[in-house]
Amino acid sequence: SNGSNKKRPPGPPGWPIVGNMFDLGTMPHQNLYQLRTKYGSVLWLKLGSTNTMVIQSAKAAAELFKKHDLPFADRKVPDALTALCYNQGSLAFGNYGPNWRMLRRVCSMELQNNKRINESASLRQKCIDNMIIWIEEDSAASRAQGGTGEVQLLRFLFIMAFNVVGNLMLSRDLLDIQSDEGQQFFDAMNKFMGWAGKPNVADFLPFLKWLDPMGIKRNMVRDMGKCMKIISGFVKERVQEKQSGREKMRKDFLDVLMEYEGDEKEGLGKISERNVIIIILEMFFGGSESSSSTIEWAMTELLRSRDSMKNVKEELDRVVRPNRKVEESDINELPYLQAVVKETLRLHPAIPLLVPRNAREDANYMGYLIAKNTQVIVNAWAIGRDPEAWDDPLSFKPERFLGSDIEYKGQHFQFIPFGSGRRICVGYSLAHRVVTLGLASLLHSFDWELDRYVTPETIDMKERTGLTLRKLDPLRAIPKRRTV
Ligand code: HEM
Repeated sequence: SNGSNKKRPPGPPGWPIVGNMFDLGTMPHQNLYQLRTKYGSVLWLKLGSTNTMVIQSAKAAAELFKKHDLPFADRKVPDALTALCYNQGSLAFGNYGPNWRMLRRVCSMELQNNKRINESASLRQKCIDNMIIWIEEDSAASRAQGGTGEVQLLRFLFIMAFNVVGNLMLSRDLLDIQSDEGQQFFDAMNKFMGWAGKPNVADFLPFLKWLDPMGIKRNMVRDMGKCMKIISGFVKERVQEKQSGREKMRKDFLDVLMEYEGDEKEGLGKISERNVIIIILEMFFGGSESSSSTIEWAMTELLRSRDSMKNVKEELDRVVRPNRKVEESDINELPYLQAVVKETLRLHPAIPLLVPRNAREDANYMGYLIAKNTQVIVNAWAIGRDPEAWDDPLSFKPERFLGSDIEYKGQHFQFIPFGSGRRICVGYSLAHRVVTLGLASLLHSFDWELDRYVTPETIDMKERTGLTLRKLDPLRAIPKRRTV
């Protein structure tokens, strides 16, 4: 209908009405990767009535992020996230414009400024120390009941990552205090994330939106509403604290958002209370599952690869020594550990298709005419396995990053687990610290063994999609204390 049919990228033929929806299947990143062989690295799909371009090579990604970042800087918003007008206050799902730029600047100051992040190092350390204690207690409880001492790691990783965000945003350990409120928030957040990650027919066939055929938006309204109500309670408490003149030692993210005075140049005033709540909610949403599932994949890969496990532990023993805990200031001295994290993110990017973008205007991309309102998906999972960019791409080999300058800061297009360009993950510096220190602490505190029925060769590696790409079968392993 927009007259650009002749110059579209190639793609498989679609069915009437549903188009190529079934080509995505249950593992869209994998199925799209398969289509690369036949159609090349820039693919055209019609998902229901949504025109979609899929980018699947480092070269095509470089072209997108270097030359066309701005025309593709809007987001395609899933119907579930229009509940309670969430997208209008959101950084991740807001369209490019003055409000997004303002939010991005405020969030970057908090999450990407080294000095500001360094100030909160002790909070992260506390959350990680607690995680180590809980793992030890859980394992001891299992042994006391005649079990092997095996623990399900993801549970502890998720609570740790959730508490890191809670401390940075609100100066609270939401899940340590015996508070009912903390548990309620955690439960509602989990449901919120579940709805956000569920494929929704209404996103492909917008004429069905009013019907909400899968009930996702209705459920989202309920669970997002609960989360917002609880955060609103925290905001009201903070207003009272400020009125009573009780000043805290360290200003947290909530203080920064509430005290923001506006931006005259952009014609923007203070951030409304509602939008403060949305941003806080978004940080839990963006920061918890992504970081925890990355550590779970890293542990899984290390348990499969005896050599990598040996190398990473030797490095920790040499640099940190067994008589003290790993600290954030050690990270720069641990190149092998950092290479393990990179190799994990190459093979298991937590958000494999990034967050879909939307064309703000017609664009000429690599000779194709891409019309305004086309959805743009970047398959970071496929790019991490691009045989033109990586030797032996399917093998876990942290060594490939030693002595290489490849980083995940959006400049090396063969490796973009955090995306690239204007919309690159605003939390990547924080994630780098949480994932690296979290993993280092697990490895330095314990030797990890598999249950006797599982061997490194038989660990299940199947994936599960949702908000993030997780292990289908959560990793279970037995921790044996090795250092303080
Ligand atoms: C291993 C951990 C993480 C991974 C793999 C990850 C990945 C991503 C990816 C792929 C995007 C989309 C980038 C794009 O569209 O080009 C993104 C966006 C975002 N992430 Fe992360 N992320 C992680 C941790 C975090 C943390 C810790 C936070 C905050 C506490 C966070 C907050 C956000 C936000 C707010 C956005 C939206 C940015 C925007 O649209 O301007 N993420 N992340």
